[in-house]
Amino acid sequence: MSYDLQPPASHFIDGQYVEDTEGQPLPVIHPATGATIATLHEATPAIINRALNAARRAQAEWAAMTGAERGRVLRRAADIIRDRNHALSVLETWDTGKPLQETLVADAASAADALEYFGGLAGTLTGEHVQLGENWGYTIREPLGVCVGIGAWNYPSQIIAWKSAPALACGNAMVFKPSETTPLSSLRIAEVLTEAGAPAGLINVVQGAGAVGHALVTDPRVDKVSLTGSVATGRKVYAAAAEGIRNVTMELGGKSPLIVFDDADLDNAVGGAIMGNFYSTGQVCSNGTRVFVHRSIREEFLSRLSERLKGVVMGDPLDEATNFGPMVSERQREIVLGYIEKGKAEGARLVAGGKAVDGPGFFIEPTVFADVTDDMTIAREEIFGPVLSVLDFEDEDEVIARANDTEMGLSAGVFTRDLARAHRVIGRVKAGTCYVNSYNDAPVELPFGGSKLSGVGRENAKAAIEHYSQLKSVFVRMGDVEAPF
Ligand SMILES: NC(=O)c1ccc[n+]([C@@H]2O[C@H](COP(=O)([O-])OP(=O)(O)OC[C@H]3O[C@@H](n4cnc5c(N)ncnc54)[C@H](O)[C@@H]3O)[C@@H](O)[C@H]2O)c1
Ligand SMILES: C[N+](C)(C)CC=O
Repeated sequence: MSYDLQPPASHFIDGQYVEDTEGQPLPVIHPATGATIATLHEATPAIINRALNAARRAQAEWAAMTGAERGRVLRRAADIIRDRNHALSVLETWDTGKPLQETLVADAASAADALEYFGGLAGTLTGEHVQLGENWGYTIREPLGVCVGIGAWNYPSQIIAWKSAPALACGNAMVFKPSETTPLSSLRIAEVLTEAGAPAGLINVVQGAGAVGHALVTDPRVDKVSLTGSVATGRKVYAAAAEGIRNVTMELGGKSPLIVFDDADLDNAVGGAIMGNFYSTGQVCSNGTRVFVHRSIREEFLSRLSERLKGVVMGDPLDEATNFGPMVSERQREIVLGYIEKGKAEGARLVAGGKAVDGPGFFIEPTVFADVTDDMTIAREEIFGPVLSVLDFEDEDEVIARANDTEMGLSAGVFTRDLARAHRVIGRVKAGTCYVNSYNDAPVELPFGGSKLSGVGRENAKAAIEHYSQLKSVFVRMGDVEAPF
C-alpha cells in the first residue's frame, strides 16, 4: 500500500477526517525540492471545539474499559503500523526530508514499539493496598482525562505515539497537534488507532501553528499538556498550562556533551559522534553537539572523523542509498547557516563542510568545527542542524565541570574503555538521558527526558505512567470514628 500525500482532510476528529476551509492554508513542503506536496488548513475555533468535545466523550467510554481491553487496541495498532511501515516511512520522508534509510527503522517502527509496550502495560496498571493497623487504605490509579500533545517536526510519528501510547494505556483521550511543518503522518497514526478499535474521539489530530497549540493548552476541558519543542516554546506552554494548574510533560531542547577519553575505542567514538550529530541531518534534540575530545587524541579523532564523512551520501531522501537529507525547511537552513557563520566569525577552525549546497531543496553540508571554546555561540546555543563542535580537554574533573556548564540537561555521553570512569562520569553529569560507549539510542523500555531547562517529566518506560495518571487515596476505618466531641 501507499498513502496519498494529500490526506482526505486536514484534521482527524471523532474517528473521521474533517475539513474546515475557513482555516488558514497550510502548505506542506518537501524539504528535498521545496515543492508543495499537499495543502491543509489550520484548525479554526470550531475544529478545536469539536476535537475537545469528542475527546471528553470518548475518554469516559475508554476509561470504563479494562486495562487489558485497552491494551489489546494499542497492540493491534502496533501490528498495523508494522504492516504499513514502508508506506508510513515513505510519507514521513516526503514530509520531513529524512532519508528513507532512516525512516524505515526509526519513525513508524518507534511508534509501533511505544504502542506495543504501553499496550502490554495497560492491563498491569493498578493502585495498591496499604495496611494501617486494623484500618487500611488503598489507592486507585485513575486517568487524568483529556491530554493535549504538541509535537516538533523532527520525529512526527514517534512523537504522537510516545505521547498517545502511555496516555491511552492509562485511560485518557488525546488531542494531538503536530508541528505545522510536518502535519501528515500523525493523521495516519490516528487513523490506524481508530482502525484498531479505539473509540471514535479517543485520538484526534488538529493542525496549526502556535496559536492553535495555545488555544488547546488554555482550554478548561484539558487536563494534561505534553509538549515536544524548543525551550522558548516550553516556557510559553508551561506558563499557559500553569494558569489552569495542568499537569505537564516538557520534552525540550539540549546542548549535550559527548566526552571522548584518551583510552576510548576511537573508531567507535567517531561512530558515536556521527550518530550524535549527523543522524536526521543533526535535527535531534539529544544530540551530543559539544564533543569534548582529550587533547592527546584530538587530531587523530578529527582525521578519522573526516575520513568517515567521505561516506556521506547526500541527495534524494527517497533513494534508500541516501544517508544524509536536507534540513526540514528553508527557515531551519537559514538558522543553521547563521550559526555556522558565527562559528567562523568567533574563531572556530572549520574542518569540514560549512556551507549550503547549491540546487533545489534545503541541503547543508555536514559541518565540523575544531578549537571550539566554551564561550562560543556554537558551544552555548542549540543549533538543531548538522554542526559538530570539537572542544579539547585535559582531565576528568575539568571536563565534567565544563560539560555541566549549560542551562540545558537533556543528554550526555561518554566514550572510554575504563568502565569505572564511565559510570563515575555519568554519575556526575547533569543530564536526564545518558549513554556509555554509544549515542542516541532510545529504546521504549528506558525513560527519556531532560533535566534543567531541557524538560519536565519523562517519556517512555514505566516512568511515563506516572505522568499520565493520578492516584486517588482511600482510607477505610474498620471501627467507629473517634471524634473529640
Ligand atoms: N526533548 C525531546 O524529546 C525533543 C524531541 C524533539 C525535538 N525537541 C526540540 O524541539 C525543537 C525543534 O522543534 P520545533 O522547531 O518544532 O520547536 P518549536 O518549539 O518551534 O515548536 C514545537 C511545537 O510547539 C508549537 N507551539 C509553538 N508556540 C506555541 C505556543 N505558544 N503554544 C502552544 N504550542 C506552540 C509549534 O506549533 C510546534 O507544534 C528543538 O529545540 C528540539 O531540541 C525536543
Ligand atoms: C527522541 N529522539 C532522540 C529519538 C528524538 C529527539 O529529537
